[in-house]
Amino acid sequence: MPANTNNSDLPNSAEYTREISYDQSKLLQNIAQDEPRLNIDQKKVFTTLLSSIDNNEGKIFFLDAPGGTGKTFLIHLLLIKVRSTGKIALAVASSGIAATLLEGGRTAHSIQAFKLPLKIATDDNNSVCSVSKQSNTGKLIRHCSLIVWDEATMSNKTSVEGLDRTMRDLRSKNAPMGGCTILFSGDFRQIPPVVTRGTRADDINASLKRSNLWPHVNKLELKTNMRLSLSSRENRLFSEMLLKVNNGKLTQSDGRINLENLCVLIDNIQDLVNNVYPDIHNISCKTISWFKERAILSPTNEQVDKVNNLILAKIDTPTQIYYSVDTVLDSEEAVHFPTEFLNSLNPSGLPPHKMELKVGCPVILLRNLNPPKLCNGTRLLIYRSNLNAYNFRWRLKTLASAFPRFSKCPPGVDRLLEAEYPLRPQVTARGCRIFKSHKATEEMCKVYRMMYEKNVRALVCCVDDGTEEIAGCNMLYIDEGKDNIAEIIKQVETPEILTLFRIIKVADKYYKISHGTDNKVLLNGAGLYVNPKFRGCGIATQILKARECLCKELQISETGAWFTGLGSQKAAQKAGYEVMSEVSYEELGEKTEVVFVDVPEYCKFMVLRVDT
Ligand SMILES: Nc1ncnc2c1ncn2[C@@H]1O[C@H](COP(=O)(O)OP(=O)(O)OP(=O)(O)O)[C@@H](O)[C@H]1O
Repeated sequence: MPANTNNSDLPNSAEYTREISYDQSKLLQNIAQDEPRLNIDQKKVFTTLLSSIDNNEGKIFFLDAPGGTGKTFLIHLLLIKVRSTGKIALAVASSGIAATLLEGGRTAHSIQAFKLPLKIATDDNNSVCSVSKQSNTGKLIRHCSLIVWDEATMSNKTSVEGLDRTMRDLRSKNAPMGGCTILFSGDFRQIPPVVTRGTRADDINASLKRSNLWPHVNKLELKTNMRLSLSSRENRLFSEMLLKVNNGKLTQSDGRINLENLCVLIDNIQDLVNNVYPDIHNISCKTISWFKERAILSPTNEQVDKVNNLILAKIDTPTQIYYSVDTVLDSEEAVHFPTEFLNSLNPSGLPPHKMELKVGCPVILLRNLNPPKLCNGTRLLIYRSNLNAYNFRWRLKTLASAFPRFSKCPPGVDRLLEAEYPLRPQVTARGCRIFKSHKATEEMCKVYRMMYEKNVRALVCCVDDGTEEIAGCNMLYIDEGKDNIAEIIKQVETPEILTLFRIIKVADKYYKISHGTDNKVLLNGAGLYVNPKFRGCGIATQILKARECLCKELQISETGAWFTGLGSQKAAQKAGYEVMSEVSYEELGEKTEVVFVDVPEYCKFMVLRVDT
């Protein structure tokens, strides 16, 4: 039967709304900016794919792109180009980390995407996605014009074949992938699909290249390394050498290659640790970027444990030990599997039975049981091993005319305000997708810097133990009802930041309706930040309460702000703030064309009245 295309066939879901709600003017702006920048290879891939979509050719492509050749850049442009024409382009990836790099990306097996079975055998010829024809996801897939699957080379071929069977069924068309244009991308030189307890031959057999779909795949490639084209000669040589290793083109003797020209060779693990993590015992002085720049990789869990124990022993902070609680689900089997035996097992994908952690050490999130907030594989830092055990004293400081002229400011305030504070993931910034764009992220910092140069004050909460570590900070300005942002908006270039100002303007109207336009002076908030290390300790509430003292000092009878997140709204309520006006995110989203996700029902302007 032909695919049904009447209106009742359109999905009625948040996913569909998300896919058709991209800001068209923003998309067109990005296309105008990035399309002329495509290099020759990228341009060829771009036009080939668009031609398949426009002419309904339903071809399947594989993009062979070694790291740095601009694959993400190209896919991003392709997705927005298709979306700018009102068509649906779905983006999925085999791993969560890769999915976060794609605009609107999901993991292929997630419930918001194809619901592919997680456990799938290589010889399974019947697996399909758990998506029915009448479901919203089914309708969404039926209506999409392009599917991009990044890191497909890491997925078992049966997942791809399962999607093929599902697509043929959903689109009622017996053609590869139901006649939809698909772009697989990845790098066969990198990790192949992992077959549990499989041999090398099993891994190869699970590869996309061994799929019955592979003969239908059109191969495209990118060759120029864009990341290194402007880099130093040394980096370029290193990258070329790596590619030779990947392609098996480095001279071998007895199946071995000489690594001397490729890296620094070290005799023992101790030296390796000292080279990669020098001065690790001073862990409290290390920044997140220091940790981001280094990692020790190892092929087996056993070696990982050895290296971890060695590094942990070097860190001075106290060890916190966590034990697993292992039980057999079937109580009748309990006698065969004593707890001691279960504790001795070390299955991959699960932490060890005895897990030792120290404050400051980096960890990897193996599996998030509460997605989608953090994806599996995210690297994290342990800030606090036990909330109740972590005692600290703190005090509040107010800083007038905050940035960049701090005189006696606690150490780190300038860095916090310049680098971290503007980039905290607030609801509105997330809605505008600011952190998805490098240019917008940079501009966000620039905008904050311009704001700080005005009459802005910071209320900073510092730990009172001699370290002066910042536990929280609230930026404030004296609002006399004037248009404080008009000058800044004129200089804004990125569509994301313009969207942010659009939200501010719309919200401002709601505020004026309830507050009047009589230019009443208000100590207004421009953002509240609590150091992740001290979250859950009531710092936000204390800072908000302390605004009363600042108001008295400045002879201002009201202080308030838009509280966008549920946490800050609760903190404000605890600090005695009352809701003065509110707007639902649904309404705000409609008026600003922004899709807010993970938000409370209302964005609230809350006020504390002060007896001056
Ligand atoms: N045509 C282009 N013009 C300017 N810059 C580009 C172009 N293509 C890619 N770049 C830049 O080159 C860098 C690498 O590109 P990108 O991240 O897309 O590569 P990649 O193939 O996805 O790499 P990896 O696989 O390592 O993630 C990025 O900073 C990107 O902005």
